[in-house]
Amino acid sequence: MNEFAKPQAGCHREIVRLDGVSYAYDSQTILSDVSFKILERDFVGLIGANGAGKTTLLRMIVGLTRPQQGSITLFGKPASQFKEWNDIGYVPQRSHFNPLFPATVREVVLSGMYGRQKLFRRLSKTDIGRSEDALGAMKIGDLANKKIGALSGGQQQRVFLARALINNPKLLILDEPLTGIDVETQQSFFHMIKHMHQRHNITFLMVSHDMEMVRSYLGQEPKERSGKLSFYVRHSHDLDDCDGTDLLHSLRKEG
Ligand SMILES: Nc1ncnc2c1ncn2[C@@H]1O[C@H](COP(=O)(O)OP(=O)(O)OP(=O)(O)O)[C@@H](O)[C@H]1O
Repeated sequence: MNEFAKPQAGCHREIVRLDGVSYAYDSQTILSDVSFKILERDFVGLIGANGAGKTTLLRMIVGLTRPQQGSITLFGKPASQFKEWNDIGYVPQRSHFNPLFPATVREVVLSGMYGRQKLFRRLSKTDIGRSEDALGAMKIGDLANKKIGALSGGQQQRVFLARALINNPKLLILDEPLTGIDVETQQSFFHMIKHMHQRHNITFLMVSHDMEMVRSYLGQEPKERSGKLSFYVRHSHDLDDCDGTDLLHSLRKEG
């Protein structure tokens, strides 16, 4: 049994481990020998200049790109053997989304469930119930039948977060979630994810350009630097109980 799978191993188990990860596009080296650990309940802010390789690093952690050198371990397993992808929620940069995509909010949220095994399955009542919970938790139930492209940036961001939350992930990865939305919406969004970090057993990895918000929560100095990347970290000790909660149900209950 690996360390992560041991019961009662505490709340500080390694969720992600990067060992000497390198990546180049053609001959341009983007990431060179990056090593870093994310522990359960950490909130990691990943900061770096444009083109520093932040998105490439996130894509490697969610299994969309393979490191050319080095290794990635997820929940104690080599990434190549890792299968529990529903434990990782990923919200890519919104700028990569085509606003003409012809789907409703509910359809976008439900598509978070079409993991590899569910792609061709009919949706069960439970699936529909979970999508309603995700919509309710993000307070976008009233937008369920609207076309995603018709929403504001902040509303779209809530839809993508609901999509990522539908499987009750243990790790949430957000790529610049605050970009392109107005300051007030940014603050309420950041408040919401801080709440999820402090009150629920959920671990975050977030790329952000907003240093003020990152520093206000994660401290003035990065825990580690690697090349052009800086990793700011805050660990949550707020919960005594190590067990995860069903995030959607509890968020909804809290209103
Ligand atoms: N598929 C690709 N083919 C070639 N070069 C790429 C590809 N994807 C990214 N790059 C280049 O690699 C570099 C790192 O890209 P990446 O998107 O990982 O950086 P980033 O830190 O997320 O940047 P940004 O803050 O601009 O989003 C950039 O110079 C980018 O142009």
